[in-house]
Amino acid sequence: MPPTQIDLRRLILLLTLAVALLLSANGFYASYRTQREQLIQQTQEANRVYAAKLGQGIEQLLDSIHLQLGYSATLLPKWMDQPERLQEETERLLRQSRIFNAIFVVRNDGLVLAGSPESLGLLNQTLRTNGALEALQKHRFLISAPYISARNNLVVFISQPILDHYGRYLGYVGGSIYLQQQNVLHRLLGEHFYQDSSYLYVVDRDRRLIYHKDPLRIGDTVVGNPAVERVIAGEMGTLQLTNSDGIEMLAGFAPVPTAGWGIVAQRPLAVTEQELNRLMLDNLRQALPLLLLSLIGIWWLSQRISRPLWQLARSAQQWGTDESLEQVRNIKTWYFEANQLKRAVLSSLALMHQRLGRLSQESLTDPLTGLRNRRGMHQQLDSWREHRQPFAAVALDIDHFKRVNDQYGHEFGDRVLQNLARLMANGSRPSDLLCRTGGEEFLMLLPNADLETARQVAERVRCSMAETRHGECSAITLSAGVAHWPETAEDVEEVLKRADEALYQAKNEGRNRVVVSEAAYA
Ligand SMILES: Nc1nc2c(ncn2[C@@H]2O[C@H](COP(=O)(O)OP(=O)(O)OP(=O)(O)O)[C@@H](O)[C@H]2O)c(=O)[nH]1
Repeated sequence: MPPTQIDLRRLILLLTLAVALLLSANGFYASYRTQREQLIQQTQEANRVYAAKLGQGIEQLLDSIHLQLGYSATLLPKWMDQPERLQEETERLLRQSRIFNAIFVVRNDGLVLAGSPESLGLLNQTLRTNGALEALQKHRFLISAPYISARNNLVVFISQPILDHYGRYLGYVGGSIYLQQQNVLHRLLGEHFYQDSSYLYVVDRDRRLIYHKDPLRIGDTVVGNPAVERVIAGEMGTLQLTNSDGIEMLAGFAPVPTAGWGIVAQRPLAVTEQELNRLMLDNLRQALPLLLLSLIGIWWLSQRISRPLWQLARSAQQWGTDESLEQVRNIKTWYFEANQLKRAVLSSLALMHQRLGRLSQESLTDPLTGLRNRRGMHQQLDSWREHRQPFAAVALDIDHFKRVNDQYGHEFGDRVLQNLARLMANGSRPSDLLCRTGGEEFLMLLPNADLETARQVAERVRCSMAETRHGECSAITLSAGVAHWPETAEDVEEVLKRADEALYQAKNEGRNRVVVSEAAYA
C-alpha cells in the first residue's frame, strides 16, 4: 500500500470522529447561541422589571409627598400671618417626611415666610429661582426640572399651592431635594448594591441625570442614548446599547409618569456573557463523559462495520493464491451489503481461479495433440529433479515426415501427428508424461521405468505406428531413442540429449527402429 493511502478502518474512524465532533460542536454552538439569546433577554427583562418596580416606588414616594404637602397646605392658610407657626410647620415637615433637604413656605409674591433648615438664611427674601417662579405661575402641585438653587445646590423643587377657603392663591409650600447630596432618591435607588457592574440612573424629561451612581454626572444631559429617548417618551422596554464609556449594555427602562422622569437599569453584556461561559463550561464538563462514551461507541460500531470491508480489501492482495478463497470464506460479514460483497468476491474468485487454471493448462499443452508442450515438460522435469525421481526418456520422430506433408498435404500431416499422440497414449501408463517438444518430435518420459521397459514401450509405439493405416498412406514409420536417468545420464538435461543421440543413431541406421543410448552398455 503506498504510504499516502489511508486504509478503510482509519478513514472511517477519522470520518466518524470528525462527524461526531462536528455534530457535538454544532450542537454545543447552537445551544450556546440559544442560551446566550435567552440570557440576554432574561437580563434585559430583569432590568426592565427592576426599573418598573423602582418607578412604582418613586410614584408612591411622589404620591406621599403630594399628600404630605397637600395636608400641610390645608393647615397653612390660617397661619400665613404667624411666622412661628409657619416655621414650626416647615420643621415638622422636614423632620417627619425625611424626603426633603429643605422646606419653604412662600407667599404669593415670592417672599419666603418660613424655611427649614433655618441655616439656609432665606427668610424674608424673595425667591427668584426657576422652581420658585414656576410654582408662583402655575398654582398647582409641581415637580420642577432640576436647577441651581439660591444656595447653589442642584435641586428638584416640589411644591403645593396654598389656597384659602375661597380658593384664593396665598402662596405655596414646597421642598427641595438636593440631587448631589444624600437624598431620598439615593435611599430608594441606591440600596440595591450590585457586585457585577450593573447600575441604574434616572433622567428628567429634559434628559438631565437626576440620579446616577457617579455623583459627578448628576445634572449632565444625556445625548444619543436610545433608552433615554424612549423612556422620556413614556415607553417601557428593553434595549442593547453602548454606554458613554463605550461598553455594551443590556438595558431595561421604565417611566415615572407623574414626574416625567425615566429610570434605566443596565448591566454590561460582558458580565452576562461571562456567566454564560461559566454555564457552558459546566455543561461541557457534564457532557464530556457522555460525549467520550458516544465517541467510543461510534468508533466501535464503525470498526465493526468497516472490518469485513477492510478484510475483503486486504484479501485482494492474495487473490492470485490458492488460499485466497479460503481466506475470503472465513471473513465474517454480519450485514447485508458486506455479505453481498463477499459473495460477489467469492464467485469472481472462483471464476478467476477456474480461468487461471485453464490458461495455465493451455500454456502447458500442445493444442494439436493435447500432449504436454516443451514448457509443460520442463515443469514436470523440474519437479522430478527436485524429488530425484528416476525416469526413462523415449525420443520419437516420424520418418520422412516432410515427404508425407509434401505428398498428402499439411492437414494430413497434422492428423498423422494426432494419430501418433494417440498411439503413444495407448502404449503408456497414465503416470507417464507424453510430450510434443517440436514439429514432429515427441518425447515419452516414464517415471520408475528402467531402460529395458522404456525400450519395450518405444518398440510398442514404433510397431503400432508402422501397422497403422493413415488414410491413403499405408506405412508411416518412426524412429526412437531411449535413455535413462540416472542409468545413462548424469543429470536431467543430459538424459534428453542422450535420447536424442540414440534417436539420431536410429535414423542413421535406417529408421523405423529403436536405439537404446549406448551409455547404458558402457
Ligand atoms: N503437418 C505438419 N507437419 C509438420 C509439423 N511440424 C513440423 N512439420 C513438418 O515435419 C517435417 C520434418 O521434416 P524433417 O525435419 O526434414 O524430417 P523428416 O522429413 O521427418 O525426415 P527424417 O526425420 O530424417 O526421417 C517438416 O516438413 C515440417 O514442415 C506440424 O505441426 N504439422
